[in-house]
Amino acid sequence: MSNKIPVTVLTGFLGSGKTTLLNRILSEEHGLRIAVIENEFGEIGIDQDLVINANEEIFEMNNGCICCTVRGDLIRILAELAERKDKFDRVILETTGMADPGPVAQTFFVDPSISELYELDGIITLVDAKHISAHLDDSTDEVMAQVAFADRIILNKADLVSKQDMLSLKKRLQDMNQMAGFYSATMADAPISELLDIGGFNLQRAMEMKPSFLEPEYPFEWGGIWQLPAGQYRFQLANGPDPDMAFLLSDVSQNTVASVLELAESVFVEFSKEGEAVSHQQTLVDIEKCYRLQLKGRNQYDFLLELTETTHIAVFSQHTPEEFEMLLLNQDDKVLTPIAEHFFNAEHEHNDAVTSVSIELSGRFDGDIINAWLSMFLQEKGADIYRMKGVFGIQDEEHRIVYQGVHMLLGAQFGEPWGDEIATNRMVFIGKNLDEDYIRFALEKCLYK
Ligand SMILES: Nc1nc2c(ncn2[C@@H]2O[C@H](COP(=O)(O)OP(=O)(O)OP(=O)(O)O)[C@@H](O)[C@H]2O)c(=O)[nH]1
Repeated sequence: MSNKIPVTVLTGFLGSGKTTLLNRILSEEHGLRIAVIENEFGEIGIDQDLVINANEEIFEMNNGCICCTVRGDLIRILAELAERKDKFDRVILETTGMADPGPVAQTFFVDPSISELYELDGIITLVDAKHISAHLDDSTDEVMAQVAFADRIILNKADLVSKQDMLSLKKRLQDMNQMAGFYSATMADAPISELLDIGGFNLQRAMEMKPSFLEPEYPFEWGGIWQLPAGQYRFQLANGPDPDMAFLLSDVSQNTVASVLELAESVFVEFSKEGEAVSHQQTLVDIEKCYRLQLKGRNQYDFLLELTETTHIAVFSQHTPEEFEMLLLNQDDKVLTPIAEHFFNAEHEHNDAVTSVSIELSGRFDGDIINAWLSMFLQEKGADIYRMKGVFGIQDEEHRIVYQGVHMLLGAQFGEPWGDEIATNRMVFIGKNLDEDYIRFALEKCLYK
């Protein structure tokens, strides 16, 4: 038997029941010590409050979607965890409902430092039997990938659909993935012994489905190298598809495409860090540091570079230079072309229409008013709201209120008491056409005066 640490990946569209399953696994008597990694789509971590067992170690990854920039974060967290490997027997990784599990699975095969220590035990996909059809009909790529890569598929929320509907859903999903084990469940009550120790993700099948499975994807689309004498330079950019673009400079010994490719592996972990925001006319001082170029409010932006000696400088940018009309100019305003460049495989795209709004407000809500507003908001916007969740306080109630919504279904329960803590309300909304200013304004009006 291998002595690698088994990792189970929980995936499934927003609100399908991943945290419910995680809680079941953590609360069951199985004697296993489990480390949990959470990746959330919203900026503020709510899931940590929804996971019940505080004895487990919970690592959160909130910076983005696990399938792109966060791959570096995942590698870092797994490496950190490995240093404490005497404290746990296995890892469960809950991905955001928006993630394609392919690149997550890939991490366990392509990154040598990870594949030495960990093995992917299996991918478990939770399916919200009531709502998935709409997402399959939209052909949401992430949902397709979640079903296609799964080793186990749990058709959850059996209580909300008829037996007949459940059967036809199962048939439909079996057409997409015949190898997975299927379970029909309510509150994710599938047999845990059949979910853990599956004994290995099926790499061969993944390769058959996606021949490029082992080709790494990167959080940058372009890398280029210039050979520059000492002097002053500026990167000039125009507006493009993103008002905030990740950008990194690196030193390189040779000016070939091969060295761009080699560097890519070492700098991509850096790309997963938050990065320092820099604006028009600021100087990029540090090498091997992720900057976030601020590209809004003007027509043209300059980012300065000063070199004291001749340098081969490599640049990695989140988007291609064409998208931002990016140029590198010297102090005589002469445009310099790179000696070598490479366009990276950043093929997967997100459904940009889906965004998240995270709100933090201190104080307590008026119970009646917040209740009425949440119901009204869901009535009006339910079709566009894939997910809402939050933890908040209401006047005259000593316990936290933990609420959850999936499309038009809304539920709430009591959480831990606030004690001496001042209540901070944290709420996340995920969906289409969300107006952050309006939501914030409305929630402020619900505070108890
Ligand atoms: N009726 C019903 N509700 C369920 C079932 N399973 C989970 N839920 C509820 O559905 C909501 C979402 O469940 P979660 O376990 O938080 O879903 P999730 O996949 O972790 O959600 P995200 O992390 O936001 O993507 C919660 O309110 C659950 O209580 C079920 O079988 N039936």
